[in-house]
Parts: sequence; structure tokens; C-alpha cells
Amino acid sequence: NYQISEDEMVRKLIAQTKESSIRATIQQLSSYHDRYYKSKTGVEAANWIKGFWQKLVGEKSGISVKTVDHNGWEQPSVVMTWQGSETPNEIVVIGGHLDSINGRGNTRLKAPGADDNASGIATISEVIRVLVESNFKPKKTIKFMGYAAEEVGLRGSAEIARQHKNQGAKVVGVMQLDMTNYNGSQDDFNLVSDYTSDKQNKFIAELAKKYLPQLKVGYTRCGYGCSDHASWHNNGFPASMPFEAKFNQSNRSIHTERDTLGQMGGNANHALKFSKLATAFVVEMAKHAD
Ligand SMILES: N[C@H](Cc1ccc(I)cc1)C(=O)NO
Ligand SMILES: [Zn+2]
Ligand SMILES: [Zn+2]
Repeated sequence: NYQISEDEMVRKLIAQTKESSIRATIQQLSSYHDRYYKSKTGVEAANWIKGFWQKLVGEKSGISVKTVDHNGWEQPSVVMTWQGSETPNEIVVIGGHLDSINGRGNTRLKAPGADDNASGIATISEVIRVLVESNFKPKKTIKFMGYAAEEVGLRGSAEIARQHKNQGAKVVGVMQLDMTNYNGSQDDFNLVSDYTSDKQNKFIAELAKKYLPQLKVGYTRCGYGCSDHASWHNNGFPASMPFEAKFNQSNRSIHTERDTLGQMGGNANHALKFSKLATAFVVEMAKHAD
């Protein structure tokens, strides 16, 4: 059952999130020719994320950052594991995909993927930064994930979610962040209602109401497994995806060379809201051990 109990810690951490650091990460990740799952730069980008998360973690104990290799293509996924202090077998997952694509995989053209999905990785990275720079100590284990090969059939997250199912892992909740920076609709957060958990969506809406009362929550549908949350949902785990806009008002530049930060106003103001919501989610799901 979903309890809200970490008021003080959540408010402190939400206040620490910064638009400038999210923007810097989007700039960095969208500077590669592409992050295609089969290209050299696609592997380079994944390794850059690993190094970046490692740098954020520093010497903090109980945290590991690893690449996860996949069968059949080079680009690894990246997983940061923060051991819980009380119930380490219970796992909270927050993830997004790190690959990009132009069209159906045309590597002659650039695939900067600033919104799809550098924005999601930058949002997750900002959650990591504020958490590790504070005295936060999770009771449950938290796994931050950058999935490979989402654009070619959710392949990285399918492997990882299936592994967790086969190992009987107790994943208590998953938040997916894919496209957080194109402000296309009236509502700030658009919770995807299919291939997700209604109960967890309700909890996330409650978190937004309590901690971000000036922001608006709405719902939208994909009609198919439109991002990595579907991999977790299909393996029986509660998943949610707060999305940038309504389906028909989302960023139309994705999967083209025009998916750049400039196309989104040159700032990360919209993604900043998602970093606050994601921080509240992770802290309220994993709880803080005083
Ligand atoms: N299809 C998804 C983008 C996408 C996701 C959700 C919604 I609603 C609309 C569009 C994609 O390309 N993910 O990488
Ligand atoms: Zn995406
Ligand atoms: Zn995409």
C-alpha cells in the first residue's frame, strides 16, 4: 500500500533540483551523431553515462554502477544499484532509455534524441545528484537504469525485466521517464494509462498534488507498449510513465535530426518538473532511514 511519510526529506531534495544541470546533460547526450543501439557512438554514449553516474556517486558506500551487456548487440544498459538499509530485497526502479534513432535506423542522418530520450536520462541523473549529495539513506534498494535498444522493440528493458522476474526479484514499483522536456499540453504531467499500474498512477498523482500543487496532472494513452514501462508491466511489476504531453501533442521532431534542445526552447524547464516528481516518487517508495 502506498503511504506518504517523508515530507521533510522530499521537500528538502526537491528544492535542490536545478534546470542548468539537466540542460547540461541533455546537451552532452545530444552531441553524439547518434546513440543508435548498433553504432559506435551508441556504445560511447552508454559508457559516458556510466562514468557520469560513477562521478556523481563518488566514494559513497552501498552504491554500485555497472553496465549490463546484452546478447545480439553492442550497446549496454547502465544500472546503478543503491542497497537498501532495512529491506534490501525490495527494489524501486527508475529508468529511461539511453538509445536514439533516426527513422527506422538510418545512421547516415543524425539522431540527437534530445527529447527522446536524453531528457529522461538527464532527469534521472538529476535525481541521482540530489539524492547522493544529501543525507538520504534508502530503506529499500533503488535501481536507476539507462536501457539500451528501446527504439528497436524495448529490447534492453525486456531482457532486464525478464531477468528480475525469473530471479523472483521483489520490484515494488517502476517509474519510466521517456520524453520529459517538450511542453506540448496544458497538463504538466500526463500519466500514461495503458501498460501501467492504476494504483501506482493514483499514488503518483497524490505525490504531485501534495508536493507540486501548482503543477497539473492529466492522463493519456499510447494504445501499445510505447516505452520501457511496458517491459516491466508485461512481467507483472507495477509500472508508471509520467509523460511530457498528451499523445497527439507530444514532440513531433522525435526520431529525426530535428530532435534538439533548441526545438524545446533551449532549456530544461519542463524536465525540471519531472525531476521533482521522480525525486518524490523514489523517496516515498524507498523511504528514508533516519
Ligand atoms: N513511441 C515512443 C514515444 C511516445 C511515447 C508515449 C507517447 I503517449 C507518445 C509517444 C518512443 O519513440 N519512445 O522512444
Ligand atoms: Zn523514447
Ligand atoms: Zn523514440
